[in-house]
Amino acid sequence: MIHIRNASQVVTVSGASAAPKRGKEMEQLDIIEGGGVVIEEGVIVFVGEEEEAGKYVELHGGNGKEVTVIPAEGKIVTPGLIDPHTHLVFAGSREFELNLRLQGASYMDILNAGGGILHSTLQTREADEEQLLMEAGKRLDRFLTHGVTTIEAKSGYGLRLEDELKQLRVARTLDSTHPVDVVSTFMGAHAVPAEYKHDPEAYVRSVIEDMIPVVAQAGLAEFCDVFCEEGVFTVEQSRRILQAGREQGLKPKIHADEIVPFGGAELAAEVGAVSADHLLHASEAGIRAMARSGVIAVLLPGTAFFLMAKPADARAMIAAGVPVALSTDRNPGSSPTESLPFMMNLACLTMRMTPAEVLTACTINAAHAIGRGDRIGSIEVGKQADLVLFDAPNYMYLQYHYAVNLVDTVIKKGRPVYEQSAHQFRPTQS
Ligand SMILES: N=CN[C@@H](CCC(=O)O)C(=O)O
Ligand SMILES: [Zn+2]
Repeated sequence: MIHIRNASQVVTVSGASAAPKRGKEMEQLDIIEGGGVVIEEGVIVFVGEEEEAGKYVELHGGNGKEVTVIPAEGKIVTPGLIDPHTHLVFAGSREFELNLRLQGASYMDILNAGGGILHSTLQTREADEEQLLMEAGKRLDRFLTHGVTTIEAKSGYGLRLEDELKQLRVARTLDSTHPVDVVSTFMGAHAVPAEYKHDPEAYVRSVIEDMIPVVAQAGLAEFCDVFCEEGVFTVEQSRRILQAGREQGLKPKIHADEIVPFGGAELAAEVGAVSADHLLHASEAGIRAMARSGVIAVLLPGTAFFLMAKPADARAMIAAGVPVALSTDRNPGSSPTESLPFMMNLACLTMRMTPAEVLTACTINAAHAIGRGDRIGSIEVGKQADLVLFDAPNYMYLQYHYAVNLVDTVIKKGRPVYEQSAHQFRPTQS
């Protein structure tokens, strides 16, 4: 039994396990001041005021049960953060592109010249599983130290069956060996590989006929994603790919309206996507359609920041009743960071989301964006005990003391898996 004792705030984000929070609901965090949480066998068994938590432990902690106390005075406890959109598994990095962009090249100029995603594809094809495991494992460690306990991870740097499968196997291995849970998405439609440059339609057929059935039958992915964008995959091609995925049991997600307005939000609503992601250029009609169909907007303020673009209109989406989630979009080109807390700062300061909306977006709404709202994303009895203690007196402080790591302790399935104090500098011995 673990007793997290006397936190200045337990931010439960409760009451939305069946459906994501929208509109004003996103402001409701259901905070317990001076709260305690009790965990048994990886599951939350009590959450409430500290006095009651103490009584619970006294009553149920007997019979030789060991009780580990985690003092949380002066700290807040939140649900483990969830990142619902990453490109975790790839080889190498693309820091040289930053100079090209500073000289005026756009993200799409670089991709059209055979760089960008295509560069990472060459590096990923050359890497074996061991190298990918090592590189992605390091990224996952960093996510964990930033309070992230579950992520989604997309393939999409193989762009041919054997290498897409290789990426997905690496994600599966990490899921079973690393404390952070990894939920997989097949994204063979991330770019048209160089060998299909003159016949993109043939590549779309290959994704639909050669890749999706194999990935689905191997049980290597839960979702299917597509980069629906001018110069990448058309709305019509994206629709066919997502429908083929759905027929094989892969739930649709879309990279939508990132670079130009392209009808991605509308397509997300039409196909009943679980989420539409990016949405920097989503139309008003597209936003309304997403609200009607219950599509979650996964917003990526770090990508806008790193590409020096205007971020998505989060306020319009929240006002329209679209449930909003947030993510790092961790990838080698447009968002090379594992700091979800910094994305939270950016969401607040560049998209004017309130600190409460931001926490909802990174917990329960992010859980729904990967089909896990019933198990994680809030601190409620019966839910998996994925929790973070932050060195902060209240939840608003997370958006105030910005761009530093305030994570104190991360608990995954009831087990402390990261403690900041273990990594503190010691005074030099004389
Ligand atoms: N825009 C498409 N895909 C990724 C970027 C991938 C890359 O540049 O390697 C994204 O979501 O931002
Ligand atoms: Zn992405």
